[in-house]
Amino acid sequence: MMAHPTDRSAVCAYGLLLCCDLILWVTLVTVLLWCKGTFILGLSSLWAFRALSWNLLNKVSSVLVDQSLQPLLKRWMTLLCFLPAVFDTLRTLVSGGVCGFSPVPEPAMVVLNAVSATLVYMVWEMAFPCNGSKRDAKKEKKEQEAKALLTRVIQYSRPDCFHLGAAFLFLILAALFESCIPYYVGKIIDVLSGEYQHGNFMWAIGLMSLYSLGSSLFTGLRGGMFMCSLSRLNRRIRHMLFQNLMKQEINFFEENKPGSLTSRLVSDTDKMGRSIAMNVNVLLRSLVKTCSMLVSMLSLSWQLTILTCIEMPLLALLQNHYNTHYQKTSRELQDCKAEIEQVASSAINAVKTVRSFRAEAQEQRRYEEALEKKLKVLTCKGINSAVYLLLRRVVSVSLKVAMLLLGRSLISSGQLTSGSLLAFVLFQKDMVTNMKHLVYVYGDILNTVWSAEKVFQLLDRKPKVTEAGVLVPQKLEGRVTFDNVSFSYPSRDGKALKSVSLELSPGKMTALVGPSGGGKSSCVCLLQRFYEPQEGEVLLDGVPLHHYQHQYMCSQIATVSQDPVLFSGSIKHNIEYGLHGCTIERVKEAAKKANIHDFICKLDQGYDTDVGEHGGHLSAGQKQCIAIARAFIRNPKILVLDEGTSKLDINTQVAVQEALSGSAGQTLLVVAHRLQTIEKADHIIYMEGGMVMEQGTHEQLMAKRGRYYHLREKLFILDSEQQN
Ligand SMILES: Nc1ncnc2c1ncn2[C@@H]1O[C@H](COP(=O)(O)OP(=O)(O)OP(=O)(O)O)[C@@H](O)[C@H]1O
Repeated sequence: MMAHPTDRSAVCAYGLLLCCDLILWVTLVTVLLWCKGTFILGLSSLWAFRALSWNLLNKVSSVLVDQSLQPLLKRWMTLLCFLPAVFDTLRTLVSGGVCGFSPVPEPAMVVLNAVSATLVYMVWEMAFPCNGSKRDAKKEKKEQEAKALLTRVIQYSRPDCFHLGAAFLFLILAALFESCIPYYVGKIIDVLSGEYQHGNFMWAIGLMSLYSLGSSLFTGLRGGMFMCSLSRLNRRIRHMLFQNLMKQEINFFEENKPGSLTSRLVSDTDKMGRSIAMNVNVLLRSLVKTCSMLVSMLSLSWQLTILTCIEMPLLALLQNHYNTHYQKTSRELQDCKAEIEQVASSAINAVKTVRSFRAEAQEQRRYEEALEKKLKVLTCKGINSAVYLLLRRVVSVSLKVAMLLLGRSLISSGQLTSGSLLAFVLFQKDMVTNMKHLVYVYGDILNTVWSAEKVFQLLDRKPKVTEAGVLVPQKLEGRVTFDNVSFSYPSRDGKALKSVSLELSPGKMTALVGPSGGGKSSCVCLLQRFYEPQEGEVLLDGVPLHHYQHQYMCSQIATVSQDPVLFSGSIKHNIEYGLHGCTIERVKEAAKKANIHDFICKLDQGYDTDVGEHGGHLSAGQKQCIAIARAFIRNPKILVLDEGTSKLDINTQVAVQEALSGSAGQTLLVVAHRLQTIEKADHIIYMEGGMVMEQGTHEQLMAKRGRYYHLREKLFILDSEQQN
């Protein structure tokens, strides 16, 4: 395990190497003094000296210091050795003249170099920790995962490379133009405070306005391009996510609440794209601006530039603490939001049930508790951010005061004009913000990328049902066989069906009867392939169901349930749901068979009448009629009525029965509690406890005097009592 930069052994190693470096500087100065000007330290000699120092320090560290500290020390030694050479080279390029280390190193600059190298090293280590340093293995793994997620988000942005390329170009132009503005503001002040020359004044104002206009134009274009690529990315991800959601097995929707799924689909996708795009935008803008400003500031005053650079590590330390807390609360907040959405949507969707059970107060309490939880997290987040802002302000103001004092003494010594000081102050303000963004925005990208994790989890999820086959037979007889089928729901331990074997014959009506929980609806679910049996097989014309193409299966099997789901939209839309290019005549014909046509005609807007959310504008019986029409219009080979006529009045039931008997060759499965409805069935199967107990015709079962007989007796007595 590697050491941490602040470990005691690491601090001792820094001290040792720092002493060695000082000895090297002292030796160099002694040699220079001894040569009395016959040898001076030019830029190339400075680079050579620092390269030699780096080599020597490395040797010392490899001999005297523990191996575990080597990766940490390498970074620091590199900064310590090469910062002076980089600094003097930049100064020579920008302003020429005397530098800090050549021709003779200034002692103050040597000390300043050690301090700034250590501060820069701290920032570097915090922003991009060295792989070798001792870190939480869990944290490291998470970071790797975050990087992988980020790469994936970037890959998804590939189709928008044109928009992104244009956005980056505008971003660079905007940043360059913006960083020129303070320089010309300073020039204007100098012209005004010195001997006034109108030409110079107009020239400076003209250039400043030009750069301001250019910066605004390119900023606008950059924003537009980023928004455009972001919206495209969002649309693509949401489309893919929804597509994959629709493929999932039914159990997935039972395990995941609708509120949290819609939250992934809506807010997480949005957040993912927005936060990453924003951060990349900020990262690049800050990078370009920081570089161009650093050059401008060095050209104005290197002393003030160094002072400015000290602010950064201090702010970085604060930010690092704040970020850790921010990540934690952000995650908590996200969970709270999902919970609030879930509580509200479940109560609103089931408002009738809530009201009928007088559970309004209970639902209000649940909602209030969820809100309270969110409020607590928000308060904690607020306090933390207030403390952070205060400390940040204190650091900034202290350094600003120091900078102004130093600026004043530079002006008195003639090294700076007041206009340049103003320009520097303007640069400095922007510079600190940009450097801070630069260092931390990368970390922030890794943090915000976690919203992408949840989206990708859903995107990658493979449905846990065997993929549908490709079988599309020309002719289907419609014989359904349950061959020794055993099944338990994924969310339950016990078996819902135990070795069930039964057959549904074409052109016949088969009825499933029995007490509640007997397994009747489970059989229907398996027939629709909502679930897969653990043992045995469900066969259609002797072929397992999963061999058939999904679309084909849906066109051959239609189900009407006790509480059919209608979608908000017209009656026509609900009847022809899932069919393409259906004529109104076919819709009317199906509605007539379901005995609902007359009712629809009486409505003001006829077939265009909106049924409301979940068909809320219709009665339960009318909803069932529309669902029956929806099944009839498909002319399915296999029709399943799972208590599908239970809410119809007697006239409608008769009409539907007639329509059903008119469809020759259709396999009809009826699940019913009211035994009168199935007395005419060709075959009756009695199920209890997930097993087939009895089967035969009504007469055969009555003659047997078994469970069917007793159930019928019970229901008969109950019916007579109700009538009396
Ligand atoms: N989605 C589900 N998840 C877990 N268990 C379920 C689910 N649906 C039904 N069950 C369980 O499976 C068993 C069989 O239920 P099923 O709905 O098939 O009975 P049923 O005969 O149709 O009952 P009913 O006549 O009341 O509709 C029951 O014990 C039930 O609790």
